[in-house]
Amino acid sequence: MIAATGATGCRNEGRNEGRFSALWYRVSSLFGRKKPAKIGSYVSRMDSSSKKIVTGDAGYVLEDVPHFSDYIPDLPTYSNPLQDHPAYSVVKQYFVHDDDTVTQKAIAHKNGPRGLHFRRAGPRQKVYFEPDEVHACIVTCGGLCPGLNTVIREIVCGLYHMYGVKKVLGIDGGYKGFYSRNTVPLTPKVVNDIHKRGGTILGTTRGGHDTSKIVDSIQDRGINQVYIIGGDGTQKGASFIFEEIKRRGLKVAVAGIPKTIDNDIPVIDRSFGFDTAVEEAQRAINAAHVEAESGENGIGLVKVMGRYSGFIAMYATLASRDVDCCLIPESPFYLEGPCGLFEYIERRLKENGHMVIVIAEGAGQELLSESMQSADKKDASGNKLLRDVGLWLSQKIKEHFAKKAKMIINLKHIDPTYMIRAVPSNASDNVYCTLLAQSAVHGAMAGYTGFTSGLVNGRHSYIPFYRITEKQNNVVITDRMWARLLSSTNQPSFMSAKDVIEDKREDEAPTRHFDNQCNLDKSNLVNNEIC
Ligand SMILES: Nc1ncnc2c1ncn2[C@@H]1O[C@H](COP(=O)(O)OP(=O)(O)OP(=O)(O)O)[C@@H](O)[C@H]1O
Ligand SMILES: O=P(O)(O)OC[C@H]1O[C@](O)(CO)[C@@H](O)[C@@H]1O
Ligand SMILES: [Mg+2]
Repeated sequence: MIAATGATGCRNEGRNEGRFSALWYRVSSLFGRKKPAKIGSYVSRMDSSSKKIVTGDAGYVLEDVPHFSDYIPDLPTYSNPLQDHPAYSVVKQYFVHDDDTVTQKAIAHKNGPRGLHFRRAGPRQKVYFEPDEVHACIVTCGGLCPGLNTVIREIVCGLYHMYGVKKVLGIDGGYKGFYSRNTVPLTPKVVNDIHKRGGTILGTTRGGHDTSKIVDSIQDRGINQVYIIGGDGTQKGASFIFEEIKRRGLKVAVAGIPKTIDNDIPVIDRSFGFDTAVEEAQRAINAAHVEAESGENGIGLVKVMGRYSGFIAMYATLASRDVDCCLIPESPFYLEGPCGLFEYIERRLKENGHMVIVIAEGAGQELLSESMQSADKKDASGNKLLRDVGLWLSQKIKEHFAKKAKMIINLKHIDPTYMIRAVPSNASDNVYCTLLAQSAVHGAMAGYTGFTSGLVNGRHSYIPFYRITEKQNNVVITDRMWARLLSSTNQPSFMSAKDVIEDKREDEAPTRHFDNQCNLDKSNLVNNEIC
């Protein structure tokens, strides 16, 4: 038998409500039992990779998240203290029903399968922790993003005010802080004003993920709830931490909150801070437009973040209306020749006297590789370091107009990259961060673990780590949103008919594959799906 071990132990003094025992196949791969259980019209199974898949009628699939009861038997449960909370006691149906799930695909066909679902986030009637038993910690990893401090604040305040939890630690400086730095006690008083500041009060680092050292530290400190805020890399790291915790049989909840300014995390509608980033990018675009309009053949060139995904560039362009050309990593472009960028710039300057170009930092990297000899450098987390496309493109445009086109131009290059992510979150992101943090707290208190809290079709959900980490969210250039952008800027698509067909084929392949499992792929691209 597997017993909960380590500092948190497995306490048995409360009532065991036998929660979910009827519904869930509560066996982890540790027990080695994989027999599907038929429950009403649902069939629940855990496959070889410990995925919890529940199937139902008419092509219904639930990709569930792990729960303590999967690997620790007979844990006691307790009434949710929110039941007696003055703010919530009057709210009808405040608790989330066990059967509530959120559909991943908002668009349905009459005879199509019901498709993939995730567990709905929110408070449960029963919790798996008593308030004074909880010892939570929060860590932030990866690059900065507006809203990090709001998420930290709301985890602390949510634990304190909703669940009466008093012990919350901040881990200093990302994953490596678990084993090489000090911790910071966090109380509502300490975090009271932090949402008004950019950055993260906990500090953040790249690299340094050492699963066993991190889990040792969690165990040694007696931590039993771990809140991990970070991007795709961080969520991969979180999933290793969860697996190790499960392997050791610890009653420690691991909850991820997805953070990425690039909006490159799949499944979720958008990442927090993205709205703020787009808003902030507008300020740079406005400045570029003012400069361009005022000079002779003025060109404003703005470089924004977006390593592999051009969402900030695309949305900032669509929002601004002043942009004549948007270049993103997903859409290769070329400079010379018919329908190339130089030809378009010349035409636009002749027509309009000025133009604005927005470029995502990851765009055109293959062109830079051709013209610059440089070793492939990586950051501490293993992410490829990009060459400065803004600077490179500025030089190329200047050279072209001086030597070949023989036109006077006035190019102003604005690089607001770090300004965009260092600001505090705007009002809409602040609300979003609050709900993400509260969802994570409710999930951990209810005994869920190994999940990321995220917005799916406007509903807060618990998503298994593997779904978040298996691929990246990218702009699909054969989808409607990019077509809208092209029609608003009138820029060349830089694609031949052949490219479009090939791109569509590539795009369709994974969709066909996933179709059997409920059309997962395209519906990930919520940002491209708005009709
Ligand atoms: N494959 C992985 N396995 C384990 N840990 C990882 C992995 N990839 C990244 N990490 C760890 O996650 C942390 C953050 O990763 P990274 O620097 O890639 O940022 P991120 O979370 O992707 O955020 P962003 O890209 O938005 O800045 C680092 O400490 C890194 O060591
Ligand atoms: O310079 P840093 O801190 O490594 O961060 C840069 C990267 O972080 C991101 O903001 C998020 O991954 C990318 O857009 C960017 O390339
Ligand atoms: Mg990343």
